[in-house]
Amino acid sequence: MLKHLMEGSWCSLNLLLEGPRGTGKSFLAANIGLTNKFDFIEIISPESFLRLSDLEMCNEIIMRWKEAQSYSSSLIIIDDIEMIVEIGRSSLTISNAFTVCLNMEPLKNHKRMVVATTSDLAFLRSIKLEEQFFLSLHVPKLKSEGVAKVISQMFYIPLEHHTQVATTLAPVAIKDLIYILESATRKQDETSANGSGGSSITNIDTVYRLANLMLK
Ligand SMILES: Nc1ncnc2c1ncn2[C@@H]1O[C@H](COP(=O)(O)OP(=O)(O)OP(=O)(O)O)[C@@H](O)[C@H]1O
Repeated sequence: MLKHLMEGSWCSLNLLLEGPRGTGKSFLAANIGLTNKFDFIEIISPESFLRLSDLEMCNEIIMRWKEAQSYSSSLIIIDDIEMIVEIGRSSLTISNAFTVCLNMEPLKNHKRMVVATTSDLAFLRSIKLEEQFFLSLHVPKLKSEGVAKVISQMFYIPLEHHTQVATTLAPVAIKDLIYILESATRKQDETSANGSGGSSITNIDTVYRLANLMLK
């Protein structure tokens, strides 16, 4: 669907990626930047606003927006938009700044795409920010088929365990899954006599123990 959207003709496109924490929303946003040709990519994330007043935050958002507008095609990624709004003393003030920017007419012959990520759609809805986006795409936790795919592409687990590990761990955020499997790999390397550092997990109980700790 995203591919279809990207191939369409548009001059301004506001896209919201929403879903639980760690499901790969920022990864997907970055991937849109990497796999499409933009003259300029601006990343707006909560870290850069921590010490600013509300007025400074609004000015910063508008300044970055205008800079992006000066290129003929630009991608603006707003990572964890709900956190940026929450950093402000007045959430409404920051939310209004985003609303103004999201509705700013792109300059003539300018193509602007905005991709924002959030793990709190209900909050964005309550402050009427969700409705400023043309489209909102849900990024879910991985189901067992997705877990099995990550295992087979990124880790080595003996084939006979794939289905059981996948069904036991699902549904799971990709970030948690990778963390569990990397930790299991490290543990295995530590305990094996000649820890080779490869991605081979043969002690499946370790995976379940780590999953119990992480996902409860
Ligand atoms: N398709 C993917 N392939 C490999 N690794 C991925 C993929 N998607 C996400 N990851 C990894 O999972 C981790 C979490 O991804 P990301 O930060 O994009 O999630 P998020 O949904 O934006 O999280 P949050 O809601 O906490 O901001 C990252 O370390 C990223 O490298």
